[in-house]
Amino acid sequence: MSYSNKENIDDTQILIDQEEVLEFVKQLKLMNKQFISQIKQLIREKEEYKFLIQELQSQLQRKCEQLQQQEMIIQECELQLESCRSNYEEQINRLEVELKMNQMIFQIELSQQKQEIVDLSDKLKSTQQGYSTTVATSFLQTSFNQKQDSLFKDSHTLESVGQTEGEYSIMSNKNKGQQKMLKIIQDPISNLKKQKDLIKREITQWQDEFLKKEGRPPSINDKQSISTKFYHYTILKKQLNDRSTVIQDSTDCKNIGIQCNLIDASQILQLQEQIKQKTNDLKRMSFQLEDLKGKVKVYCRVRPSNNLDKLKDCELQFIDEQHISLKQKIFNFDICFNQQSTQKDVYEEIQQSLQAIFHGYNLCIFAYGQTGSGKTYTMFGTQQQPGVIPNLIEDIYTYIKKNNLDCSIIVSSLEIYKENIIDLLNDQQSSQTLELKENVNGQVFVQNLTNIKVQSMYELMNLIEFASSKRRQSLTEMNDCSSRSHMCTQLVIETFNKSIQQKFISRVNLIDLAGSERCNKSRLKQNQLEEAKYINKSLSALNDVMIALSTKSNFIPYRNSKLTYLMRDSLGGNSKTIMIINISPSFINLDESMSSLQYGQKVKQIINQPIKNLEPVEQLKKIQKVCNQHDENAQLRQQK
Ligand SMILES: Nc1ncnc2c1ncn2[C@@H]1O[C@H](COP(=O)(O)OP(=O)(O)OP(=O)(O)O)[C@@H](O)[C@H]1O
Repeated sequence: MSYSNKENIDDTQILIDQEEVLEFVKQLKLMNKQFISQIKQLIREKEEYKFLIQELQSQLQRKCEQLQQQEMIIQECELQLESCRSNYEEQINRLEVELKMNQMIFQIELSQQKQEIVDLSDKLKSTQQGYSTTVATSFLQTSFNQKQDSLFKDSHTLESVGQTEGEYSIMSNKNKGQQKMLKIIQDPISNLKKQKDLIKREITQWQDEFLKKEGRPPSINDKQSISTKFYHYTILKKQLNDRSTVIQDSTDCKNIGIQCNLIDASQILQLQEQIKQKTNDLKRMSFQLEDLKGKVKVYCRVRPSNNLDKLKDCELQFIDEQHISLKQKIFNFDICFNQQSTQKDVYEEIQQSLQAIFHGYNLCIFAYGQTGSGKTYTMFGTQQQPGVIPNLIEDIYTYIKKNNLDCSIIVSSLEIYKENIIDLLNDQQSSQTLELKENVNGQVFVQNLTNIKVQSMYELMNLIEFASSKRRQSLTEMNDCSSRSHMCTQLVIETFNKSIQQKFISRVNLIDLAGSERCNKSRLKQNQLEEAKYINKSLSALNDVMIALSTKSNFIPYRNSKLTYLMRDSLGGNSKTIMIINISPSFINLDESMSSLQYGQKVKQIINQPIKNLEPVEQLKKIQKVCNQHDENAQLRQQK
């Protein structure tokens, strides 16, 4: 009984085993099928990527060609400008030389003539009155004689007219006419007589004076010499007039030259305007090119001085938009913002990356700099002067509305405080530390981090405000409100493009790093000292990663700190990355400013490989799951 029983049991066991084996084989087949379909999917993706890479390469090629063309145009413009400039200078030089020559000749002649005139006028002075009297007398005499002659002629004509008429009436007419004529003539004659008498008196007076002075009456020679001198004087006066005509001519010439130069100058201005425009085009294109190449963009911002700076400013000099110098060392960045630059100026340079977010590219913006250099101000700003984050959020929503996009946004926020990751959106477990993990796609994520799907811009802004209010901040010697942790806010934006039936997913990381600080300078308290130790350690790990990336080392020490591990995708990874180096202008911070600038220079050499995230990755599915859970929890809490 027991034996048969045993047999039955064994049979049953065998049957169960067979079933299990069959089930197992079935599962294996299923897995195999799944595996094959996954491989097919991967092959398809690979093809798509190949196509994308080709497209990007051809875009790059086109951009390079455009760039070359622009460069050629600029060179041409510069050549034209140069030739215009040299023409203009030549003309100016020639005109100046001519003018100088004319002026010199005129000066010499003028001084000679002046001397002669002085000599003459000396001599003239004594005899001028007598001479003018003589001349006037002879003139009056001549005109008197002329008038008399014409009187006789007229009366003769009248007489002859009377004779040809032969009648009394005509005679009376003749008499009347004669009388009238006589009246007309007699008036000026009497005037002339009066003048002649006056002149005669003057001549007598002059002769008396001459007699008194010279002791003899004036001879004919004296009169002649005066008239010769007067003649010379008239010639000199004429020459003087001629000279002023020459001067007038050369002034006209100069004016014409100046007009020509003005035309040239306007041409130069036009060309300069063109060059400016072309340079801007070139700048924009090189930006796009750098973007395509995946270069990390590095902006440098110097904050204005404040009363904590104590000492005078260090000698930071803005050479141009892209170059800044300190202690005679020149640093090159994508853009340099000076003390007068506004939040808007900074954001305008970041706005260019907005579109990429909706095409599946990851974006990382992070602020770096010593304590009190303006990182938090740049990233968050104030109510009146909003920084990068609020501006970007506003723009994201405007873009969605304008383009009528189907988007969903999920937000999470954390701080790394003393090498612990703390969820800033979970008020219940604020002190619980979280772990970093890698998903199947090799992406780093924070396990159990609160992810909230937001419904509006205001909700998102409020959540970020809430998160930053939870971040650890305290008063130090260097900053009234110093951040004691690194804060990372992540937006996962899922965009569904209806026209091409394609889904894009982007992760936007907005990081405000804690500032490096010298413990003795900041006069830190015990706890702050410990905080500073952790901050400096993680920043030094970040520095090591930068060095390894910029020297293209085979090993990049991402895992040396939580910060570098979290930022792995943004540094040398598949993200578009913008780094803002914040600098304090104070002389007291000169060494830190120098090391920040050197740091930024290293980051500028890093090249990422930004790629489009086309399909929802596993991480997103997980995030969505957690989101749903969060929503359910929230609903439950509300119901309670
Ligand atoms: N561009 C700017 N214009 C006006 N004020 C600024 C600017 N940058 C910074 N400030 C001011 O300087 C002070 C320090 O700035 P902030 O707190 O942003 O520095 P931080 O680099 O974040 O410092 P920490 O690393 O200690 O947190 C603040 O009072 C801030 O308002």
